[in-house]
Amino acid sequence: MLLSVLILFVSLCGAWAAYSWYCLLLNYLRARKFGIPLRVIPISHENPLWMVVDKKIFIPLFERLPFGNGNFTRYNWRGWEFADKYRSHFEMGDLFMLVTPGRNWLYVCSPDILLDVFQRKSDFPRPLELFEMVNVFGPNLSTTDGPTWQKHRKITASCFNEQNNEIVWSESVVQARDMLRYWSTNSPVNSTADDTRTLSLNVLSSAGFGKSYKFQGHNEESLGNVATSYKESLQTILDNCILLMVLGTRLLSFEYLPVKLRTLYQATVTFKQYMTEVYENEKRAIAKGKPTGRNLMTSLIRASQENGEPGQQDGGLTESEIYGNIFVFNFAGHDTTAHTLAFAVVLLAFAVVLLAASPSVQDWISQELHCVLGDRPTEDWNYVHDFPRLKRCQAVLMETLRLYTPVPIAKSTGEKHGNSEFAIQISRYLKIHSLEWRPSRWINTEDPDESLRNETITTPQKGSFVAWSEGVRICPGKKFSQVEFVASIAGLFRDWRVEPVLQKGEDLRMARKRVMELVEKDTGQVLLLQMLHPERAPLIWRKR
Ligand code: HEM
Repeated sequence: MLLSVLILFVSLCGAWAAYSWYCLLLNYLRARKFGIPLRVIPISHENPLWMVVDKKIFIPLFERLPFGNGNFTRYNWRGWEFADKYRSHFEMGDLFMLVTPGRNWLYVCSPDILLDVFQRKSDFPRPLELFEMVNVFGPNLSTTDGPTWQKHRKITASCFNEQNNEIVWSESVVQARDMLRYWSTNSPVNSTADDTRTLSLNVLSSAGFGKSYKFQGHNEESLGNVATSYKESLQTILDNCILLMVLGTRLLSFEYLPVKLRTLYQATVTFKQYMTEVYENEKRAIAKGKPTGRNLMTSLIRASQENGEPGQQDGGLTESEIYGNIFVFNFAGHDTTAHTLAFAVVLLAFAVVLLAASPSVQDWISQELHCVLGDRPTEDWNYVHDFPRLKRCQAVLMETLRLYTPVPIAKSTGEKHGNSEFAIQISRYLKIHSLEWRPSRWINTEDPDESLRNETITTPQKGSFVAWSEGVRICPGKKFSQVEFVASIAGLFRDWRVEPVLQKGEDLRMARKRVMELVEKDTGQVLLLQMLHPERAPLIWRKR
């Protein structure tokens, strides 16, 4: 019996391998027609099963073998682009193709070609199958295309308005102030990434649902992993996105699964219940002519009702479409947001650690913060007045995004191209000039000695900086993330500075160098690009 099962298993694996390599051969023959440099990999780097074991088991194993430094170990894992930087384009030019058994990937790093791709939206649609997992709660902005996407975009656009940005600003300032209080009394801090995730989740919960949570540092948080509330359930969902993608909610609802999977399922149920509650309350409030606050959820319900009959092509969004979009805002605006979307939180963690290693940049932004905010208490900071003037803080965001772009952008040639279908990967390192993290490169100033007021932010050449994407599918949360990031950086760095903790035998200069190296070597693609072990860079906060 056991032998038969084994034979069956080996035969299935053999059949799968034979089929994959047949597909690889076909894809290779198609790719050759383009006449551009090719790199061939035997397993699709977007295969979910392979993604679970690629960098964890097989790639390091092969790297140790004497012949193990070829295309397989260089390209056959998700997130290879960050380690490779601009090297492949340097060797092969603006265009090259990665041939896989799944599909061919065209890597593009020319701003002109990219602009063309972004502008010709119907020729290069979004490869929707890559975003299937974001459909958990209903169709949304991220998982639709064509006229349905246009309807979603029109209705959701009205939610990302200045009133919402004001909420983002004030909540971020409060959260950053409390996070700083926690960090400064709990030094050394090795929970930077966890705490910035909490900050981001709390900002989203306030701007998304009108629900404010007090910041709780890593060690202050309640123990236990049962998804009992909206916040915990969302965190559980975001932490387990890949599992959710592989298994789907239907399979997860099966009773006899391990506790971890049942907790995940319970989290999806709790999150949905929470959304239903807010939805029903807001509908009742609108019917009474007394709509509640201006958060993303209530704005979405209102905008949807104003747009006419739900479900029609030119009407409002259905209940499940509203849930789908709210989830995608959380997903995109927090940290997993997968391949698709992004979160300021990862960047905040990067920036905080990078700033710890760069004292001159801290002084540079603190100078601006004192000039713009003076000694005013945080309650008096004002979005309309202060945010646009904090250009150096915005430059920190731009520079962090330039080197650590969290969201990969992919386009497809769509089915209409039949046999020649391929996907386009927007390369992260577009003609990169320097790998040095230097935010001041984003600031124009005629006279450096003159007042900071004359400084402006550099506008990059169109198509050469696409961290939030470009064209019609540009990230709708761009301003949201800028406001959150700048408010948080302001809250942290006006009166405080941060340093890496010294290890035995180190001086501060050596410690800063070590932290920089850690950021560089220990960064990888989980769902987004993120630091893999930020706890290895403990930090100390000191009052200026
Ligand atoms: C620094 C932070 C952020 C970055 C770098 C970023 C980047 C991006 C990128 C590159 C895309 C396009 C993805 C693609 O075409 O595959 C995107 C889409 C999107 N982002 Fe963001 N994002 C950020 C923050 C946010 C926030 C805070 C929200 C919401 C609260 C958000 C909501 C969305 C949504 C809904 C989409 C899908 C738009 C569509 O397809 O029409 N993002 N984002």
